[in-house]
Amino acid sequence: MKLHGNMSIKNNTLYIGGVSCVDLANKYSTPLYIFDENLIRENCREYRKYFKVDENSNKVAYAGKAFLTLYMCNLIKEENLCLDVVSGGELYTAHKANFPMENILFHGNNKTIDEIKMGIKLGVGRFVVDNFYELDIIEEICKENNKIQEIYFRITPGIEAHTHDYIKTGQIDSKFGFALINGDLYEAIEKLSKYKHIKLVGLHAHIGSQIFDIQPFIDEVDIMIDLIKEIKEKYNIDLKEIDLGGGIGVYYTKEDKPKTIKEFCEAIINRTEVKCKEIGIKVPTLIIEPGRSISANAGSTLYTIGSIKDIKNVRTYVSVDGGMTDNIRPSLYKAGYECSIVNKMKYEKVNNVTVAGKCCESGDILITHANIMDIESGDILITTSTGAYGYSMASNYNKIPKPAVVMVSNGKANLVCKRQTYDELLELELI
Ligand SMILES: Cc1ncc(COP(=O)(O)O)c(C=O)c1O
Ligand SMILES: N[C@@H](CCCC[NH3+])C(=O)O
Repeated sequence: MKLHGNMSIKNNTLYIGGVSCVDLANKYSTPLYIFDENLIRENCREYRKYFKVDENSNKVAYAGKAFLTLYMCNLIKEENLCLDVVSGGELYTAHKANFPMENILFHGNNKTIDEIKMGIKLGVGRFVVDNFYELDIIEEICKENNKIQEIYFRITPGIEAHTHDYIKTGQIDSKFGFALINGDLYEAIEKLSKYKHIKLVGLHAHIGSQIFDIQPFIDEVDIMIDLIKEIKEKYNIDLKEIDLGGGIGVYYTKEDKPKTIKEFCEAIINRTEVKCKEIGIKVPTLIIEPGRSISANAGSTLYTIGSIKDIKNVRTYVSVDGGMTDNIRPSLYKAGYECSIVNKMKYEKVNNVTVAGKCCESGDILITHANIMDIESGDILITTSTGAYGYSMASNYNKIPKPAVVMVSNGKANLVCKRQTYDELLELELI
């Protein structure tokens, strides 16, 4: 298992941020999400530095869908990043955390009327408009409230990124954005003159997630810059902002060979400068929306091992007290993870086992082939790199309560989300 960020081993025990994982499991129980706060902050700072936020006024918007809580909003605010939200719930979380609304980008392919009202009322900086329906509603609500809303158009650039089918978004056949191929984007721009309360300031695209190759991002830059020039020439509209979305891949297992934040940012910035020079336009303000690459490696999940079932010559199932309810990614995408036993970090006898969750689904398998040490019931197992799309995609299937979340740093643990109780599970139910 790779040690990420501020992980270390002392007396055969795994520590994160200077805190013993055994102590965390004892104090907060399991399943438990642990976030290495300093690693999140470090990632934010790398993005600010290499994406030239101060130097070029570029912007980095953390994609809240990866992992968003009040504490996380606050941390993102302290690190001076913008925030990408995709629902009324995420927007409400940001609002409750006093996140500056002008630094919010509001996404979504089917924002409801209530969500749009809420965004306009709260004063979000940019709506990333996905379709004609949304455009009409924004105009109507802004008119009623006598407001002008700045927007980007989300476009579908027709780029095939090499990643899981479910997390590709840039290809032509996509539910997201205005297609380039059928002329929808041009039609939307032509209609702008009838929208007196909407100001188009930029374009947005997002080509997918967990992408290792830089080339699709370079292609995206080229398409967006060409479009900016074309829109200026055809419609005399000056678009000064280009939002390239998120998508940079991270390490989950040995097969993953991610680029660093520095390599990724430099490649995008360099290509933008070269391309703008080539076609003779001013370099626009660039925006990116990283989610996974900020939070994934900073998060881990602790479980307690319960039953161990050895089916001779077939497989050993090691079951833990969580599973697809706290991390659906293995079941949904066949995503791979690494694991270890936090109280036995130096044992040599390795067993090949399958780590299973506790849900009533055969597909609730967290790791199909895990190499872990002398396992016994009661041991504490950690899966690493669960910080993105883990807690945020958690469910209450089988009426399993959501786990607690702690942030650790400099030898201290800070509970940021309490464990859900059985009574809370029933809170919305009526007899
Ligand atoms: C519009 C948009 N921006 C940003 C992201 C964040 O992507 P990632 O977590 O891969 O960086 C996503 C999710 O894929 C997205 O849909
Ligand atoms: N939830 C996905 C990523 C979706 C990205 C959102 N557009 C994952 O776990 O990888």
